[in-house]
Order: sequence, then structure tokens, then C-alpha cells
Amino acid sequence: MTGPDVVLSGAGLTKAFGPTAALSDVSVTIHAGEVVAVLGPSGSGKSTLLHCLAGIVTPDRGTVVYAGADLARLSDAQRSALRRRDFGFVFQFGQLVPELTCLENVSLPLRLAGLSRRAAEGAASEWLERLEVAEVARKQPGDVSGGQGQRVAVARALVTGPRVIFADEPTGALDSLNGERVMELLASAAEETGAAVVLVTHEARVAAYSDREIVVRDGRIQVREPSQ
Ligand SMILES: Nc1ncnc2c1ncn2[C@@H]1O[C@H](COP(=O)(O)OP(=O)(O)OP(=O)(O)O)[C@@H](O)[C@H]1O
Repeated sequence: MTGPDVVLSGAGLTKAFGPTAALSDVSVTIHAGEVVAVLGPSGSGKSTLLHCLAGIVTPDRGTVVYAGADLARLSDAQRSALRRRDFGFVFQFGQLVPELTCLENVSLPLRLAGLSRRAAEGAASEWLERLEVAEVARKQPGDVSGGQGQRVAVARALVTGPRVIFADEPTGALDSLNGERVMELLASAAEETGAAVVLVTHEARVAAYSDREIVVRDGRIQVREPSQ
């Protein structure tokens, strides 16, 4: 569970929602720079695992350790700051602020981190270019295609230089061509920046971009992680 390149680990993660056992004693280790696909049927606990690892959901039992710190021991403010600074998020839908332009959306995490508008928009422009959507910078999310919107969302997740990117069905709303291109761009950007990616998907062609797969079934890991 420890080691020089372990960036994030969950041990014995257990979470119930009322009578529903969403996760039962799940342990995972994420290494710096690797893309880990979390696979499994609908309702098996994939998103709950991702939310626990990201500090969004507090497990009933078990611990999540990021860069040596137990997330449960941090204050809410510290956890939020960590999520903003060290984690990036890409979801299936609705993650961009509709009233802002795409450039402003990508700039937002940097503005929240205290950068000037000029510096934030400069970095955001570079990321939009890298994700091949420079042309939508001045448009609002409602005026761009689904594939363009997801590329903008990936740019926003990466702009702060996160150590871990959490992606929950990031291509779920896209056709296969767009989905594969978004995954290609996400995986290569993560590789360049050294970020780890925790990728929830139920699509094999999306999981094909991962270095390693974890299968969750009925709240448990079905296939043991190969020892590293
Ligand atoms: N906030 C919640 N309140 C109540 N039940 C929940 C909540 N979140 C998840 N669950 C339940 O926990 C179980 C695991 O859900 P989870 O969303 O983690 O599965 P999943 O594998 O991500 O599913 P999908 O692929 O359909 O998104 C399901 O039975 C789900 O209904």
C-alpha cells in the first residue's frame, strides 16, 4: 500500500446507502501516472468507489490516503482545497458552467486558485488548443457539440496540473469516434503531465486506453489487482 510512486490508495472501503451496500471492503492502489479503468455492471459501485477515492463521499469504513494524508483527518476546507488543487474531474454531463464561455470555464479553476484573469486565460487557451478546440473559446457550452464540450471539460480538468484525474463515464454521451478521440487526448495529456487517471466506464473500447483494469461487482473487486 505504500511505495514511492503510490499517489492514492483506498483500504477496506465500505459504504452503504440505507439498506444498499454500495461498496464492501474494497482496496485499491493508484500509482503516479497510471490510467486505471474501473469496470463493472450498472449499480456495481464504480461511481461510489470513485467518489470515495476523490473525497466526495466519506466511506462508512476504510481509509483513503492521498500523498501520505488520510482524507478523513482533513477538515472540509482542506479536503475542498485538495480537490481543487490536486484532483481534476471529468464527468459525463453538465460539468461546464453554462453562463461562462468555454475559455472562462477552463480558466475558472486557475482564477479560484488566485491567478490573474490574463494568466488564467493564457493557460486556458493553451489547453483548449492542445485539446483541439481553440475555436470554441468564445462560445458558451450550450453552443458547442458534445465532443467539443467534453474536450473543454478535459482541458478544465487538466489546467491546474492535477496529480489525479477522476473521470466518470467521460465518453458516455459521445459517439464512438468522438469518444475515442476524447480518451486518446485525455490519456496522452495525462501521460505528458504525469497525472494518474481513475476512469469509470462500462465500455471495453474506453477501458482499452488504460494501463490496468479493476472490475467491481456487487460492491466488491472481482479480479484482484495484479501485484506490481
Ligand atoms: N446517493 C445515493 N443514495 C442512495 N443509493 C445510492 C446512492 N449512490 C449510489 N447508490 C446505490 O449504490 C449502488 C452503487 O451505485 P454506483 O453509482 O456506485 O454504481 P455504478 O457501478 O457507478 O453504476 P452505473 O454504472 O449505473 O453508474 C447502487 O445500488 C446505487 O443505487
